[in-house]
Amino acid sequence: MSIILECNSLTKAFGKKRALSDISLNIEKGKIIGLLGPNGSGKTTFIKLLNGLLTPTSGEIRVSGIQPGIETKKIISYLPEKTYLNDWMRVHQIIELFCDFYEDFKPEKAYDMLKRLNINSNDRLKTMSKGTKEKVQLILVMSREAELYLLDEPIGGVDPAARDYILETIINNYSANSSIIISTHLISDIEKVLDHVIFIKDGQLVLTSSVDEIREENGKSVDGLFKEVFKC
Ligand SMILES: Nc1ncnc2c1ncn2[C@@H]1O[C@H](COP(=O)(O)OP(=O)(O)OP(=O)(O)O)[C@@H](O)[C@H]1O
Repeated sequence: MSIILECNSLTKAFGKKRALSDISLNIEKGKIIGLLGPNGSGKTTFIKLLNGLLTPTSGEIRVSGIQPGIETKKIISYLPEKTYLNDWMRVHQIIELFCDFYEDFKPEKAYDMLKRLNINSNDRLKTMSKGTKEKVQLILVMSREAELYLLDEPIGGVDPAARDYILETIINNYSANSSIIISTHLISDIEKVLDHVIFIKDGQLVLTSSVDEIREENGKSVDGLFKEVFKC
């Protein structure tokens, strides 16, 4: 069994605040994983630890057997919660930048997805709506041939009608050996593509399970179980 993600007693504190406490889990390669939890539960902190943008206070985290750092940047494609792109740039200029920056970036994939979503590569980001900007960023991230895609709230600004189409685009463009971790609140929209879910609450691991197990053992959808576990 080959493991994409391994955590052993992973803890991250900011001063006295424990954003993540004692998380231990293993996830196999080739899965689409939903990282789910209410506001402030530690999802972005977890993704930043995976990406090497934060370091653990204690415990261990490994991606494909390697501690996050320069080596894992080559195998992880990351969509942050907030945009980091210069919005005066045209989409095709950003594509050129990505080609220079990432060996595994496939421009033909990006142009194909842009076409399918009716986005003109000559447009500047700053002239686009929030939802269209999100689509462009997601396309750029998914046009790398990465081992692991980390998507922090990827479709929050996209209208519900386009969400399904975008999810399909993601699924059709990623190789079966890769893994995707998606943090989101939009569980009902996304659950049909998920293989595995991780629930976190107040920085603690509540559940790590395959979606099939949830449906078989609980007779519930992921959205239904989430609402039950996180009932206010
Ligand atoms: N740099 C920081 N300094 C202090 N506290 C922080 C810092 N970053 C995160 N936290 C705290 O850690 C906890 C987890 O935050 P995090 O952003 O990981 O949650 P989240 O699940 O991604 O939330 P949301 O769904 O609202 O985006 C929160 O209580 C937050 O206030």
